[in-house]
Amino acid sequence: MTAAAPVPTLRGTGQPAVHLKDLNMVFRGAQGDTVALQDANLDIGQGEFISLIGPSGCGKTTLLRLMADLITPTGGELLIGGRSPAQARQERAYGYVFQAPALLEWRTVLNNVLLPLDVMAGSQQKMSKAARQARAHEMLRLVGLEGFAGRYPWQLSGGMQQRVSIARALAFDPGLLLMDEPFGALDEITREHLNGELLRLWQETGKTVVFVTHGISEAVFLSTRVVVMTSRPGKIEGVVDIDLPYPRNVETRESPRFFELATRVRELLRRGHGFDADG
Ligand SMILES: Nc1ncnc2c1ncn2[C@@H]1O[C@H](COP(=O)(O)OP(=O)(O)OP(=O)(O)O)[C@@H](O)[C@H]1O
Repeated sequence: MTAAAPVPTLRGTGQPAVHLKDLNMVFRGAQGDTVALQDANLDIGQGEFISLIGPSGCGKTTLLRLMADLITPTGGELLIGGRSPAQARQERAYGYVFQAPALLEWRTVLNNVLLPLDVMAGSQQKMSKAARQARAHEMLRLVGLEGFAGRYPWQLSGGMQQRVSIARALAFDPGLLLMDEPFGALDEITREHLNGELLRLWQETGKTVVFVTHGISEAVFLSTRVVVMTSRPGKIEGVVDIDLPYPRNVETRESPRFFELATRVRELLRRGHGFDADG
């Protein structure tokens, strides 16, 4: 990979891509309340790649769902590019990639990527059929699947299916990509390959990415900053700046600096777990 190194923070000007101030999310239930997120503070610059890492139940998906306006915070402030999450959703300011690819088996790869654009075609924001097709092909090119437009999801590997769902999330050319453990179900080699592809795509497009993962290596390799979270209650324990140079590749993963940064993330995770001594 020889793409030019991006400026890792605040590529754009103006508002942060995401702004959290004392953000809280409490789920009320018959068995009692769950504090999924407590007093979270974070600003994500335009064009950053942020990973959220932490133990199961620490609120990673909750934070992503709040950003996507799928749930409403119980307290604090959350802005997406200076707008409310509801407004950002209306303007299709973000794309969301789920843990499972969630593709429609009876539609071809191209038609899966076209789906959100076809849905929009019925609204006021009209886009001609030719323009929609061109956009979908362009997104498939971005994820390296231009030769697979006519295939069906069941004819593709898990990694390829996940790439199709990334292409679909990019269909509206959103500035922000929210990704919830997109490679969690894949084997290590495929995941490392897709990490490289995602980094290339990020460099090529300049999007802001918020990426949920359980993988320390994955988080360090991909990110400009890693946000370490802890559970009960869900909180941001610390943020690690990742100053690894670009392009990042196989050697990056073997460098002493990579090891140091991974150790720093691991230490924060252990602190959050209360495993300070010898874990
Ligand atoms: N809709 C909901 N109703 C009630 N509780 C919820 C709801 N969604 C999440 N929770 C609770 O909020 C907490 C945070 O959940 P969340 O899914 O955000 O964690 P996570 O860090 O993404 O976990 P994982 O790594 O296992 O996906 C958990 O205790 C969970 O049980």
